[in-house]
Amino acid sequence: MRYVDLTGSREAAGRSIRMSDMARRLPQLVRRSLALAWQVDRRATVGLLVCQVVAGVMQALGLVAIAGTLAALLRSGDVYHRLLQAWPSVALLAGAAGVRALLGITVSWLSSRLGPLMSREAEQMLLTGCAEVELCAYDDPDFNRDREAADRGAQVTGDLIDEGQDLIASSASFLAGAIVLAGVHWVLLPLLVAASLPQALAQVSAARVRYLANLRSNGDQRMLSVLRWHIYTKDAADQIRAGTMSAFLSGRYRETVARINREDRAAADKGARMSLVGALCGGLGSAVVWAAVVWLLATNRISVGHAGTAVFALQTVGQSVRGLVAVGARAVRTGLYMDDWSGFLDKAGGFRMRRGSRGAAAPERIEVTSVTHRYAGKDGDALSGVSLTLRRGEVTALVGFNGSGKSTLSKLVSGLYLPTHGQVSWDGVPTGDIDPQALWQQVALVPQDYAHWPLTVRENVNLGQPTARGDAAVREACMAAGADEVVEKLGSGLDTLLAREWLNGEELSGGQWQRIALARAFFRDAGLLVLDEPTANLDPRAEFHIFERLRDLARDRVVLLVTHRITNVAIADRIVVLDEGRIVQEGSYAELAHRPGLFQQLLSYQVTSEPDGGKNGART
Ligand SMILES: Nc1ncnc2c1ncn2[C@@H]1O[C@H](COP(=O)(O)OP(=O)(O)OP(=O)(O)O)[C@@H](O)[C@H]1O
Repeated sequence: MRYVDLTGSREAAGRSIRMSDMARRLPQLVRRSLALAWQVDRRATVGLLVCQVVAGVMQALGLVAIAGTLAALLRSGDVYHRLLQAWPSVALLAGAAGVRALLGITVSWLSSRLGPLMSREAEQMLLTGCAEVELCAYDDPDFNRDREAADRGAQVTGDLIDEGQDLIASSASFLAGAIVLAGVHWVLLPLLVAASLPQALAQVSAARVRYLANLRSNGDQRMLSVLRWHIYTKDAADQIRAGTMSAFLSGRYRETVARINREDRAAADKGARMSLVGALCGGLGSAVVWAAVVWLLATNRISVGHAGTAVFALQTVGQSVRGLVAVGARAVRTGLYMDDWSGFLDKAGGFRMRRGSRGAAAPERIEVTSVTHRYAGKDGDALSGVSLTLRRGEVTALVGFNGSGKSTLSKLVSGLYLPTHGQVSWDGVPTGDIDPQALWQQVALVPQDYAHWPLTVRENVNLGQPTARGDAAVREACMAAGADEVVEKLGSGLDTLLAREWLNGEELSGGQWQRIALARAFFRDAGLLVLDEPTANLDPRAEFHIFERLRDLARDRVVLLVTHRITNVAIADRIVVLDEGRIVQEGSYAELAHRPGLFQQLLSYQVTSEPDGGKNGART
């Protein structure tokens, strides 16, 4: 079994990247890294640039000083006189080296400040980007793959500052050396660049091989992080132990790691082979350059002093070319990851919300008209031809077997999904035309799997959006959901952190968490209340109070209730029975209970499965 991306389109795209594309990208990458650096810390960015320019100048001065020193030492005359003439150049050489050393320290200080800031900023931008996508994006494997690649890109963004700096430093030192070398004899420069080309090609190709290997194991990497989450965290810790799953999970982890390692090893081997060939060609090229120096000297085209300068300049330029090639290849690889990041941000993985801008007030009527909905990558429809009207002041219940489409319909009604065909409209306005933030201001949702936010009780209830009434409103909502009893027992009341993993954090039981989730919905001053299995974890007393409260809430709201507890739906004004994505029955509890059909069937299962025949739960 292998966790692969479905389409492989990204790998195909990665494969098609050529050396020329990469060369074109380099300046763009430097520009992008500078723009991000500018955004997070302008002073450090300017400081870095200034340091690099000054370091380049120092490098050139150093080489000029070497040339001066050699020229003075190699002149005729007595040693004392020659030393006297050489000392200003020696002093310049020492001064330039000292300043460069100081600048190096400053550069690494500023880079270490900027790098992490840039990565965090990139991560933050990714988080914002993800919050702007349609919910259906998460059902699309391509989106999840692209988001994963973008996440990797965000993490390596910080590296780009170091790589950018190294690139600038190597370029500055190359430029300084090249100017001096060209001064000695122009032929040396093109020879040196030509000699360095095979190495450059090999390094960049090796970087691309490593990037492609990483893309290939993208699906496996994603599965590793999911497995890690399940193995490390508390969520499934009890089930791993009770189900004696640890050996199985570790084995699956090891197998997945082994596959990634195989890919990495193959890429490393291929990369090393490429580098070896590049190095051999580079060695031959260097021999040609040195031979050229000897030839120039032998044919009196350059003096001994010039030849000495050429030796130093060649070393400097050779070193900087090697640096340029190595860091350039690294930067190209980082750039490919960053491309994933910025490409994802540009189009939010292709799922950026593009809805209308119309406002939304608490709805009077929500109309579902001939709605068909199909999830991405699915062969069948989750809902087909569903039409239904929900009204303010009414509780509508959705019932049906597992997978019949209840949750899907509730998400369409709340505008979380837009229908594939047909229309959901709030007071005549299609949900796709309404500004999503305005629409969701009017939605209070308790989904089946509600979030256990590692936040305080207060934040868990008000979702970080306090009202002018402050804690009084939070306490009221808690009371309505029966969560007040929970809060009373907590050490710090509303300030208690609901996460045991942290100091002074507390853990709640399943039912206590559900009360908090209900308090969230009751706190929200929203015109649509959607409750998906809201009492699955509640004890009978708490459940009774919730349903009692529901009638009050429905007075000025549209209420949609999804439940399997058939006896509870008696409180609903209208019951809609779904089967395989279609509405098969609609009516009041009394009507449906006496009409042959799916509802009666569901009711019979429930009544016979409850010890008291369901009498206690039923409120007719
Ligand atoms: N995110 C999703 N991506 C793909 N298919 C989905 C997704 N969510 C639901 N489905 C499919 O849509 C169909 C309807 O699912 P839905 O969750 O709406 O059913 P339900 O009636 O709420 O089920 P349950 O009673 O088990 O909660 C099912 O076949 C399910 O497999």
